[in-house]
Amino acid sequence: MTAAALHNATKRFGDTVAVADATLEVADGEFVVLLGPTGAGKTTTLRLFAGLETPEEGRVTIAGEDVTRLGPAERDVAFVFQQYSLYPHLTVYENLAFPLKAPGRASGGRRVSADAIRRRVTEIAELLRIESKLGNRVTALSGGEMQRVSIGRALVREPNLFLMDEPLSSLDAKLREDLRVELKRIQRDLGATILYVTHDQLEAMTLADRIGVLASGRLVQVDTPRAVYETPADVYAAQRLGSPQINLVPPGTLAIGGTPAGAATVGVRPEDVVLHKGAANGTGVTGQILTIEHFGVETIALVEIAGRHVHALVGPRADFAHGTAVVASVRPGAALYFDSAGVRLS
Ligand SMILES: Nc1ncnc2c1ncn2[C@@H]1O[C@H](COP(=O)(O)OP(=O)(O)OP(=O)(O)O)[C@@H](O)[C@H]1O
Repeated sequence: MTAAALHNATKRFGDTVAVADATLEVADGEFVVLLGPTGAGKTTTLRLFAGLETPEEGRVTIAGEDVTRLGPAERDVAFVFQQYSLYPHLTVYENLAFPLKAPGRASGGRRVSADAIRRRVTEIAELLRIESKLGNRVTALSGGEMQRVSIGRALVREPNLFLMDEPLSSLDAKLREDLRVELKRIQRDLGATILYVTHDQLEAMTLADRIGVLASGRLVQVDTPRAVYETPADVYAAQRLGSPQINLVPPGTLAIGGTPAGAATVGVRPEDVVLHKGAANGTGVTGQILTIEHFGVETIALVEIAGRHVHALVGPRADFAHGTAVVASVRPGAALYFDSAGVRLS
């Protein structure tokens, strides 16, 4: 069932179209990630679901009900933002219990019993591994712990939809990774429905059931991470996932047969570029290694081919160095073709 949806929603700020004719359905229990660079319209899309913005055109539905004109408090949603929005004078326990004590729409306006509150807060604190901190003032916590409490404050309720705006971006790399893994586990355990905003492709790829790729207010593709990676709708979507980025070269550069009519750009992922030492053997093109970067699990070569730079994933024991002459070829069937407008042809 659809938990929440935008139907042809448009939101403008003066001349800026922040969200353009967006249609997006989030299914019950689904984790949908909105991915795009700064200014793409991610936060505005989230705020349309939250009721913090109202679309000029189109509708917003939650659990099948039209909520377009309802304010945030009248929608059954919970938010987590990048900045910790905690009550500094309260303990971790009190911060977590707070949403349950405020009789809002999520509790059906009913009061939750003290026993039920205690059970729920303890359960969520255990999920987030902060049960030993329940008695602490939130000001006595580390940044990572504070962000866990912020997430916990949303999770104690059981709304139709959780909205999360870059909740991990203020944390350092290690904590960010730990919390990312935990958030996915918790979402699975609770069967929660989450719409999550990030500009971090790693978060999008690891957390999302589906990714919505946003470009200048337009949703250019909504699909599984794998589908966006393997069959991107256009050049823009192709560039959002993958590190190093997909190689984009004019037809002919990598000498691939069977280029379809109308192809203006050929896209090849670094892992689909195969390098061999030595002279051309008929199927490949010659190039020269510019740099080799060893990242432990993988090694990336930057190759110059016909005056262009191409990234290739090479085996950890590949015997390449700056200046090595190589022959580059593309794995059969791996090339993606785009027309002059950047739209994928096949
Ligand atoms: N309150 C506002 N008033 C005017 N313009 C706004 C307002 N909010 C957003 N915008 C504009 O709408 C566009 C989309 O902004 P939005 O914040 O949704 O992008 P974003 O993808 O979330 O970016 P970021 O990653 O930087 O948060 C931008 O051009 C932004 O400047």
